[in-house]
Amino acid sequence: MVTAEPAVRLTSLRKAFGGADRRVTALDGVSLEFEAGTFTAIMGPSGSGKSTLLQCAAGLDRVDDGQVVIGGTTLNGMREKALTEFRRRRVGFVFQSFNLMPSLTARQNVELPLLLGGARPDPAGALEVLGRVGLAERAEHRPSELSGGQQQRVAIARALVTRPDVLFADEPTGALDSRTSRELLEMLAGLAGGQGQTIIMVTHDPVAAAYAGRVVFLADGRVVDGMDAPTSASVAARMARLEAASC
Ligand SMILES: Nc1ncnc2c1ncn2[C@@H]1O[C@H](COP(=O)(O)OP(=O)(O)OP(=O)(O)O)[C@@H](O)[C@H]1O
Repeated sequence: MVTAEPAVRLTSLRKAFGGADRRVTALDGVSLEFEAGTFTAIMGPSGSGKSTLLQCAAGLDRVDDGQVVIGGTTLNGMREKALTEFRRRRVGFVFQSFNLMPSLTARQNVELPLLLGGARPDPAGALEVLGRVGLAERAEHRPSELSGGQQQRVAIARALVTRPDVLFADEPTGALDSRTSRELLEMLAGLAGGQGQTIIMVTHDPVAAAYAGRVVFLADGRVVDGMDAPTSASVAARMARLEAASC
């Protein structure tokens, strides 16, 4: 039987910070696979390694040991220039802060990764992606003319415009109110379920995690549990046990 290559495969990732006297192990042998078109939340107590995992999986930081494979390409050993190019074309990233260029319109912000990649953007392409995040009508507005939720949608459209293998999101709803967060998370779930976009999201919020199809729990740099079809109550209960254990 031929099994499809997962969108992202992480094998035995290890990462430590600091010198010998102040060594902190952030990732202690993390192995995970993310199938194409799935939406996964990464949770765990503060300091459990969530952000480090996301940074290493996205090729923004290098692991000390282990292997990161995205869409069949192994990131380990890639030279800096090739890695930067790979990230630009194959990986999308959204953060809690939207990081939009204030002087550019929504459409121009979305076109930016294409321009940086040396392509001449097709305006219809940026409009199509803005349509996918429900913002086609606001294409010519500047960030200051958009709500926080709309700005984050522009940031997501910008991350998707290169049609990346995977979208990484670090607390994407952290700066939004609860109603706007729900709308954004529904949209992310739709991008995965309806449009086949692979999404990996770090969050502290059990309500946010419940929009994902799977939750992976980290503690002390290790994968300690996984949960399919999560609910906010089941995630909150698991987190409470992990947090009690880490005190
Ligand atoms: N640049 C760094 N230098 C030294 N230690 C670091 C660095 N980045 C992370 N760490 C340490 O690595 C461990 C994992 O950190 P990480 O930020 O990945 O955790 P996290 O689960 O994302 O935490 P939080 O939920 O608080 O954001 C922590 O002990 C942290 O202090």
